[in-house]
Amino acid sequence: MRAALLQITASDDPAGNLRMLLPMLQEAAEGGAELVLTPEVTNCVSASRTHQQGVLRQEGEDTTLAGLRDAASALGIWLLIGSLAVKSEPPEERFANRSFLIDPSGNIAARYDKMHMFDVQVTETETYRESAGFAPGDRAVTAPTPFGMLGLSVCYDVRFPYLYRALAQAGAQILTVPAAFSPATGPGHWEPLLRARAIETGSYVLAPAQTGEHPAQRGRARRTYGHSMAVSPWGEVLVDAGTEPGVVFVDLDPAQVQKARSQVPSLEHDRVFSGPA
Ligand SMILES: O=C(O)CNC(=O)[C@H](CS)NC(=O)CCC(=O)C(=O)O
Repeated sequence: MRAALLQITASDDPAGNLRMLLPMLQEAAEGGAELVLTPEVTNCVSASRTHQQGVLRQEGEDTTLAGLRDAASALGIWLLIGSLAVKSEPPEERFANRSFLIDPSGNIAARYDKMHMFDVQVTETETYRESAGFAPGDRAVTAPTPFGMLGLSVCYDVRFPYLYRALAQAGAQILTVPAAFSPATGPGHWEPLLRARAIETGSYVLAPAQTGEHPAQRGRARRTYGHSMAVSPWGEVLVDAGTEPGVVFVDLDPAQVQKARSQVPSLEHDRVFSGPA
């Protein structure tokens, strides 16, 4: 099975981002990808709540979701929209950071709301308060596909290993980690975190990422780390997209999941313990 990761530099203009994505989806499908993945906040990268309030919609009215569903069915591909920022159901006033799995008929096969909020001061000048704008989810999600079971996650989730252990123990073989990773943490943490999640679960990890300097009409411009990555169940980096936007391909073999897990069956070796108190 061939997958494609779309590495993009999304702006804060959802319509422009959709126009940029459609030819990339076409390129991915023409290159033989049966599963295509986009990064976190595919529809809008913005640091301005006022701007987001103006351009973002609930999922039923989200034009990026509608356009990408049409594209998935026109191209006959499975599409993991890493996430869309969408308005929540009232009375929740914050957005949801929601991942969607679209099937080749354009139906929504699964949704997952990012659970861990990036409330972190990464450097003296760079602070993120994701929970001010986004309401966290509270439900882990797996989804069957013809290529195996997906386990969904988003970005900062990657730092919480028990989530991935739960996904793998529930049957997930391919873990998705769409991201908009910070340039401060990316160089030291991105690759080792992804490889660790792959090794400790014996799963493929597919991590499409935002990259570069994101143009913004309102609010300050944001930068992201890039390096969309696919990791094998043995922990090898199969592809690293560097920092330029584009489409990268990776071939997956479900038998590799079985092989890694039978060589090191650590997923079955959990112990129940007391303490440390
Ligand atoms: O705010 C948005 O538009 C969408 N959300 C994001 O970009 C989020 C929260 S700011 N980014 C991360 O989770 C980066 C995590 C990270 O960089 C790390 O774990 O080191």
